[in-house]
Amino acid sequence: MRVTVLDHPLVAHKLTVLRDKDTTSPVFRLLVEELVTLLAYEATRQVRVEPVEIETPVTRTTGVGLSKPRPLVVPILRAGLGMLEGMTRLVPTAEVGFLGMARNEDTLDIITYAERLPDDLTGRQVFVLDPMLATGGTLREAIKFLYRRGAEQITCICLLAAPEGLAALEEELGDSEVSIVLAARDERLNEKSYIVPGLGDAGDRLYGVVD
Ligand SMILES: O=P(O)(O)OC[C@H]1O[C@H](OP(=O)(O)OP(=O)(O)O)[C@H](O)[C@@H]1O
Ligand SMILES: O=c1cc[nH]c(=O)[nH]1
Ligand SMILES: [Mg+2]
Repeated sequence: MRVTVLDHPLVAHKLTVLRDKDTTSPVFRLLVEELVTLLAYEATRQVRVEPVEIETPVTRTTGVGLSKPRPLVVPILRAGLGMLEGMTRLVPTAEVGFLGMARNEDTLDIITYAERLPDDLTGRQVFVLDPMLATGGTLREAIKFLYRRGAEQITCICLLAAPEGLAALEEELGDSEVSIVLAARDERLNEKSYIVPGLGDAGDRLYGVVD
């Protein structure tokens, strides 16, 4: 498992505004999109391309195009949905599949309540979007699910991760092909398994509180 934390002043600045409890939902949504576009630039470094012959106004030359099958982007509902626009802005021809998962806030068990993905992901490059990697339970379930379908290379784009969640994933997926790209590695989890300093409940800040 490879973890990359994007070290860039613009990322740090946007993240600071995102963390602020007084930042409103519309601004929060905009900042998430902008941050994801910056993270996606790093996360797609290994995206598969193939040679393409083109003619410029001056001469013939060989460039590159995205290989087929196209990369598959999988936002984890709800909060990951707020990252989709920022990702597809950078990779507009990517396919998109959906996983709906929620963490039971008392037991921390993960339930998968929705799934809309190709049955066969053999050989596919998959980009998973979820802003928060707390205990790591949600990403662990998502990654196992995608591997069972045949995914070959999985890259997770998250805004924040707790060291505890990264360690748990490392223990379970250590020698796999999974990459994780982050805007920040935070300090710790609190007694409710929220990330500290964090930004609160990402889904609620994007879309409002649900019971
Ligand atoms: O690493 P974990 O301990 O599993 O926690 C992280 C998960 O918690 C949040 O989702 P949540 O369950 O709140 O669902 P939501 O997006 O619908 O708010 C977040 O978006 C992650 O999916
Ligand atoms: O800090 C956290 C932990 C889990 N889910 C969130 O949205 N935020
Ligand atoms: Mg939530």
